[in-house]
Parts: sequence; structure tokens; C-alpha cells
Amino acid sequence: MTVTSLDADVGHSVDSVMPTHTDLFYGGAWHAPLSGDYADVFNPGNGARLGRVAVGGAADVDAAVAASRQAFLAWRDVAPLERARQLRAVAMELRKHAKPLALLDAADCGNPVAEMGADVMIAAALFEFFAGLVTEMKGASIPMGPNAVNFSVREPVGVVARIVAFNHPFLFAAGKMAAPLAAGNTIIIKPPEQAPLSALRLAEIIGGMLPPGVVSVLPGGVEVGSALVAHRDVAMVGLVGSVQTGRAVMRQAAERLKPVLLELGGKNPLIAYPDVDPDEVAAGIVAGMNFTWCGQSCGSTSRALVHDDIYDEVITRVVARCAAYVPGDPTDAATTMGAIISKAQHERIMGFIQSAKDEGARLVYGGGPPANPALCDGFFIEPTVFADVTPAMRIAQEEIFGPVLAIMRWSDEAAMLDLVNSVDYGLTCSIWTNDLEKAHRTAQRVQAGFVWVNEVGKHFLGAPFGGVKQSGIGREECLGEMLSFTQEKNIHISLRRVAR
Ligand SMILES: NC(=O)c1ccc[n+]([C@@H]2O[C@H](COP(=O)([O-])OP(=O)(O)OC[C@H]3O[C@@H](n4cnc5c(N)ncnc54)[C@H](O)[C@@H]3O)[C@@H](O)[C@H]2O)c1
Repeated sequence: MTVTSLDADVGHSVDSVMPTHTDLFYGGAWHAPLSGDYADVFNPGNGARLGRVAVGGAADVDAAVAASRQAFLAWRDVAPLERARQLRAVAMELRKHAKPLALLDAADCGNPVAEMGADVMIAAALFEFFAGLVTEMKGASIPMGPNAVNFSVREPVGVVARIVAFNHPFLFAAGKMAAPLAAGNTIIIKPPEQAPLSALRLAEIIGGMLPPGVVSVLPGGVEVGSALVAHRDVAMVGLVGSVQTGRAVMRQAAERLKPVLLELGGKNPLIAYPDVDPDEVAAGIVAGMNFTWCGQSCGSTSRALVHDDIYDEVITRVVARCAAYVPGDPTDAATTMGAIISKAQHERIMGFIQSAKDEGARLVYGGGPPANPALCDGFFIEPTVFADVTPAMRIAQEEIFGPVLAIMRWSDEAAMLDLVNSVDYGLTCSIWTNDLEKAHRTAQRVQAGFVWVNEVGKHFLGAPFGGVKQSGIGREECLGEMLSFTQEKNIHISLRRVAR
């Protein structure tokens, strides 16, 4: 541990918020990886080594799944309202640790500390939300006449594994536990290899609050993820990750006909009609990019399709608004834009920026690392905006997962909508217009799972979030997420005939 950043508002040093344990947590205890393998974890803001974390493998998965399966046999029978009580207690405990967890995530994943406290609060809200839904795991009865009772019940599926991405490490590690647990499943979290520390701290905080084996955290990379997907006793797998990984997980899950819940990537459009205030839509375009965490968000609206009538003015105002995002030390409470997760991802994003230049897009803001010499050891890129992007360019087609915005001009509505729907992705879409009918018609036509009108970026607890096409399968943050971790059983009871 070498980082000692301290800020009055943050109130802690990074050293003081590190997890004590860096092994695998299952069966209510910490276990060294059976292979003995550990990997270094780095701070993307300054390249410093934060510590060593266990790298799980197939043998660890065998042991963890056995403990989780054993715990399931008891957890599934805990009365729903008692499960809910325990989940609410977890939510309260998480809130108490919001500040240190935010700092830990900032140091480990590079997102600014000022924003990461909100991730802890959202995770706590997810625990409370699903705790409130435990009695909605309902079945139905079917009329069969006086001599039979026929009804269906919903049962938990068993051991659930959820494999998550690096961009919101704590929110995903904690928040993705809530729905499976509420439904009576046990849960194994596979945190991102780039930023596993807050998931380990999570296990330290809540591991003892639930019965042993109900919650497990298995750090590691593809090997541990893949072993979870393949395991006979893992009943269902959820993934937050790339399309490529989604395909690999689904292929492997198919070997055991295992259901999957996939939250994957996006190349999400923001559509600006000519009747909107250019400044308002410019604010939406910039907010939709999530520059705070360097655009590293599946829902980022990284393609802005702006009508010809307002195009130039919108660009001027987008450029002006980008100045609010200044890359800085993620652990400093004043920082408005953080670091890219890794050197590899930094290089990949710079490759996209070069491709846009080579293909003739017009760079109007940013375009590379900031000049600040204090940041030279971290992985930073300024907010980057290209105008006059055309459909065939790579930055118009591919998910960059970085702070690179592509602005495109349109005048023909039908051609614009064809362009919107021309990519393989279909996660979010943001529509800006004052014309109610146009808003509804466009919302119907776009191929996306989650659509905003005159809004962008926000999630609403209870509203189903998820993608169509290559952006995923299934919905989260809603009742449907909890029900997806259940299976239906129909029971038919023949009544003895009674003489009347
Ligand atoms: N739709 C959403 O809700 C959402 C949210 C955040 C991020 N994402 C997507 O995540 C991607 C960025 O994250 P990333 O680069 O960490 O993604 P990734 O797909 O490389 O990795 C995601 C997770 O999957 C694991 N993994 C990788 N290969 C695996 C395999 N074959 N079997 C089992 N597990 C495997 C990784 O170790 C990691 O924990 C982007 O595409 C982004 O859009 C989607």
C-alpha cells in the first residue's frame, strides 16, 4: 500500500479504507486460493500498487459452490419477511460505510470519490427495494372444478452467480446480490479483476450478517468466471460485461441449459429534433456521456444525432459545457472527471481517437491526455468530442467505453431513424423534442430497451433496465429481475370425492 491521499471532505486515507482480507470469501469464512495465486491491483489515478488479491480458480469454485448449495437448503426456507428484515439490515449497514467505500472504489477503479458515495446509496436502496418485494413472489391458481385444487408457486432457482464489470465495482457487487437473495437464492459474486477491493470490503461488512454460505465473493479473472458458469450446481448466471463475454457465457451456459441474465454494451443514440433549445440539448448531450467516469458506462449516449437547424449552435454549447469536466486525482473530493480503468483500455480509447482523425471527423474538444504533469502516472483522457462524424466511421459504430462523443448531423427523419437502428446494440436512447406526438412515435420506432424523452442517464428504481439486440437479455432494477431468479412449479391436488 503506497497511496496516502487525504481530503478533508473525504475524511479518510486510502490506507485506512482498504479491506483487511484479500482472499476468497465463502462458507462464512476467508480462504486462500487453492492454487496459491494472487494478482496485483493498481490505482488507475497514479499507477500505484494498491495490494495483492486472490485469483480464484475452478477448485475454489467447487468448494464455494458446495458451501453455497448447503446454505441454500436453509435460506430458501427462511420466511420471506424474515429474509426481508435481514436485507434491510444490510442496507442500513452499507449506508454507514458509504464514505470509506466511496474512497476505496475511487482509488481502485478511478471514478471520482465525490460520485462513488451515491453508488453505495443506490446499492442500499436496491436491498430495500427487493426486501419490499419478497411477498410478490406469487403464484396463481387455476379453477379445476370442486374436486381438485391446481396452483403454481414460484421457487428460488438455487445458487446464483453474478459476474460484474469494473465501472461501478461496489454498486454491481452489492446491488446485484439483492434480487437473488430476496427470492431465496444464495449468491456468489465474481468482482471485476481490475477493481475487486470494494467487493472484498463488502464481504467483510455483511458476510457475518447473513447465514454462512448465503453470500460469497470470489475474486479472479476469466478462469473463476468461466468455472462458475460451467458448474453443475450453479443454477443461473448474471453478467454485466461486454457483448463478447456475453456470448462466451451464454455458449457455456447452454451446455447445461442454464438461464442467463445479460447486461451488455451499448452504442446509444441521443436524438435532437430541431424544436428544442440548443443549450438544453447540449446539456443533455454532455450529461449523457457520463464524462465524470470517463464515459465508462453501458448507458452512455455516445452518438448524438443533431438536426441540421440547431447543429452548429449545439456544438458550440457542447464544447463550452465540456470545460466543467477536468481530469484529476479520483480520490480528491474536488475532482470532476476520473481516470480510465487501465493502461490497456487507455490505449484502446486512444486508438479510437486516432481512427476518428484518420477517417476525417472534426475534433472540437479534447483528443488526448490532459497537460497536467501531476497526472502523468495515471490513465487520463480529456472529454473528447468529434463533430461531422459519418455512419461508416468506427466511432459511429463501435462501443468505445471511454470519454469520446460522436456528433452526427441529420435532416431527413427516416434516414436518421435508420441510422439509429443500424448498429447491433440496443440498450438506451434519449430523445429531445417539445412535440409530444413526435416523442411517442420516435420512442416506438427506436430499437432500445430503455428510452428517455427530454431526459438522459437516469435510472428509476422499479423501471425495467436492460437491452435488446446484442445489448443483452433480461431486465434489472425491477420486479422482473427478482422473478427471473425463480422458477415456476405447478401443483395439482385431487380432492377426495365427498358425498353431499
Ligand atoms: N448493460 C449494463 O448494465 C452494463 C453495465 C456496465 C458495463 N457494461 C458493459 O461492460 C463492458 C465493460 O466491462 P469489462 O470490460 O469489464 O467487460 P468484460 O466482459 O471484459 O468483463 C466483465 C466480467 O466478466 C468476466 N469475464 C470475462 N470473460 C469471461 C468468461 N469467458 N466467462 C466468465 N466471465 C468472464 C470478467 O472477469 C469481468 O468480471 C462494456 O461492454 C459495458 O457496456 C454493461
